[in-house]
Amino acid sequence: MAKKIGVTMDVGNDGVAVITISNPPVNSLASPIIAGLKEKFRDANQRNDVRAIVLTGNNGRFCGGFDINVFQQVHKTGDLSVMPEVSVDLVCNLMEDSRKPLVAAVEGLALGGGLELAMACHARVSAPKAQLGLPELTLGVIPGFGGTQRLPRLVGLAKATDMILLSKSISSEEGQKLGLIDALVPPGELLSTSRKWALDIADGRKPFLRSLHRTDKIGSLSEARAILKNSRQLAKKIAPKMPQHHAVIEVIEEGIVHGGYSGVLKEAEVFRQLVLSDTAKGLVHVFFAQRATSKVPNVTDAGLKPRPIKKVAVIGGGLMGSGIATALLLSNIRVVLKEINPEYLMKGIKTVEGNIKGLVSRGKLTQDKAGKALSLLKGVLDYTEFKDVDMVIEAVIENIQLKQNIFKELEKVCPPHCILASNTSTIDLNVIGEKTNSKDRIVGAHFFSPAHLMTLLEIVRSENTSPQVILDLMAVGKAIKKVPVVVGNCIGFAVNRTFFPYTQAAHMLANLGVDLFRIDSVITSFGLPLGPFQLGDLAGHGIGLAVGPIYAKVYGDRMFRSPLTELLLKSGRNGKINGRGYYIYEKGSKPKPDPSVLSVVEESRKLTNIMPGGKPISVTDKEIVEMILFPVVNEACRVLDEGVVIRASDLDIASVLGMSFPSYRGGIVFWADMIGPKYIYERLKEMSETYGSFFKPSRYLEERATKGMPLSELKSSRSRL
Ligand SMILES: CCCCC/C=C/C(=O)SCCNC(=O)CCNC(=O)[C@H](O)C(C)(C)COP(=O)(O)OP(=O)(O)OC[C@H]1O[C@@H](n2cnc3c(N)ncnc32)[C@H](O)[C@@H]1OP(=O)(O)O
Repeated sequence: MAKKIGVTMDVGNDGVAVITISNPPVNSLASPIIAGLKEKFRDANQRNDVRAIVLTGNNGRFCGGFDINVFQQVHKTGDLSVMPEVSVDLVCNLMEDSRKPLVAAVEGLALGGGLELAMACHARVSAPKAQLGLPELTLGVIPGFGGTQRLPRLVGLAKATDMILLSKSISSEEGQKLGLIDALVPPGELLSTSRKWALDIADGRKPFLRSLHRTDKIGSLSEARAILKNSRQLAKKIAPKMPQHHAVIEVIEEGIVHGGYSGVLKEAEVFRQLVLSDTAKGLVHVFFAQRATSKVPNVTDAGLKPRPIKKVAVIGGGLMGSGIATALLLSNIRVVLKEINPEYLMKGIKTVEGNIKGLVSRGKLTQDKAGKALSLLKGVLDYTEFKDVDMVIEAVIENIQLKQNIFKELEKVCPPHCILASNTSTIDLNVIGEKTNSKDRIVGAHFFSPAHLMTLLEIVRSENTSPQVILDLMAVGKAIKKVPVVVGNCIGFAVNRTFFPYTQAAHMLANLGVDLFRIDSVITSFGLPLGPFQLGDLAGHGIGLAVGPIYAKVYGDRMFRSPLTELLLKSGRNGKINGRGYYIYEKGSKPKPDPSVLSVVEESRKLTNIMPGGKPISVTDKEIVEMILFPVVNEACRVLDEGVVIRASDLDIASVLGMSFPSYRGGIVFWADMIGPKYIYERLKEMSETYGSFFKPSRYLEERATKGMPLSELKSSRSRL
């Protein structure tokens, strides 16, 4: 059935016109909705039988904001004319300056343009637990319906800048305390109370308040300037590279200094500049990329329903196992944590307790919820408890034989419906399940460390994994607040495979004579939180050494064999885990570059002997970025070519959530397409001629570069999914 889109107006016998937005699922403000609102407000203002107006949204949701699809359309075409004129024409003239009182009846959510419309009303009545916020900065733009001016006037400047800069939403309960919401009523009374409120204003029993004209919550100019100074510091700290965070403060200040209307005009001007920025393009892409991951062909469209998963066994209480157990417990799923001896088990349980205590001490979890979560954990040393588990997640070390034996055992001790998942980051699932007859229920559940904090869950499907098992794991992933991305089976899967050249390229550069601390600093300036060397320290160099041969077996033709990791370990540097790697790690202080590691690097350089003429190469920062990240793009091309992901945007979201690739660059493939496949191809070709086959452009990249096609445009013939 086609969804019903439009704006309706019903005028009651009491003289109240109820204007309702209908655009499922979130009543977003698409162009026909904005046109409809203009028409209905004009009509209501002109009709003699209308004394007051109530604005509301259909199906229990007020409004999720401006239609983000329009931003994407602007990004594709560069045509700003599709952006409607709203902030003055509709919001100021037809709504706020209307002579007839206007009340917003809010339920469910009022976000972005939705909250901005509500703030232009003369009062706001809300149902409990509605979500209120201005999240526009997460899309690379600023509020554009006057929100930068009205929110400070309703909740005070400090709270408003906090909400806007952090894109933090609040509940209607908090909104009432702050003065954003005038009355909180049960959903069943929302419309009747709003109608009455509007009539009370019309009859002078309640004040006729226009938010933009208010000054009572702004304070003096010097107080406002002090708050804005703090906001600038906050913006610099949380978003040094985001233009919208800095621009929004200028816009707010304009309104403080020259009045709200002047602020509204500046807001519209700045909005139009920002909407075309690369940051907005990247962030809007990420918004839709994330949502696209929930659509998996032949799984989510197969008419299946997820089965309930109430009890999960986690095998292995190390860092990953205890992190996974923590994530499950926090979502009220019973967990059996299995270890091989009491000492390891105790360590695992203590790690879970530490994870949960950490959340309490950071104010992210109440003591009550922490107690409830821990009460759902049971530590075990044998398989007795496995007889009624719905899912097992194996999280032991990356040892093929060990995993094969565990899965063989699991097949005997678990019920037939039980999902058998492995948290392997590298090993082929077919190999893991080789000794079983349960290949249809074997699946990869690849969490990223720390598993209770990182949001990506790579769901790895072999050609035998059943759609039902994929669907169940997707549902569990969502229940534990992860973003599940379904990928195909290969060594390293989508994320680790795409990024294996990241460390290798860094090693090559260091062996070519480039300072490793400079490499890390250039990469963090690009926007990744950690450079490749610090990331290696964090993961632990033992892991690097263990998985190296697994990669070498299949991708050996394009690997740079560096002795650096082995030399590091030989010199007692395991990474953060033992306080020493490329950096020195001391409790309570930031990692410090360790100058003494340079002798290890020198030794490696002697062994590889790749510096041209024995002299360090000279490279610019831009060249460092290209030499480290273009090989990653090259491998991403192979991942796309082999159909390891369903769509290119899945690899974007996986790179953002799994590798912390900067979201404002839209993910690895989106970033590459912004640069252009032709340029990347030509640069890699030059690099391969100078430094060898590690940089050799892939067939897919070459084809895209030659044909002038974006990397994101897939031909689905070779899909593994
Ligand atoms: C001159 C122009 C000035 C413009 C000034 C105003 C700017 C804005 O208002 S920008 C938009 C601000 N709003 C937001 O950022 C909200 C974004 N949406 C969300 O945070 C969430 O979707 C949610 C909290 C509203 C609902 O969450 P949930 O129930 O988990 O559902 P989904 O996230 O899966 O979304 C369902 C469905 O709806 C689509 N969608 C959501 N919001 C919008 C939107 N604002 N515009 C267009 N489409 C939206 C979302 O893409 C999903 O679609 P499908 O994947 O096709 O199901």
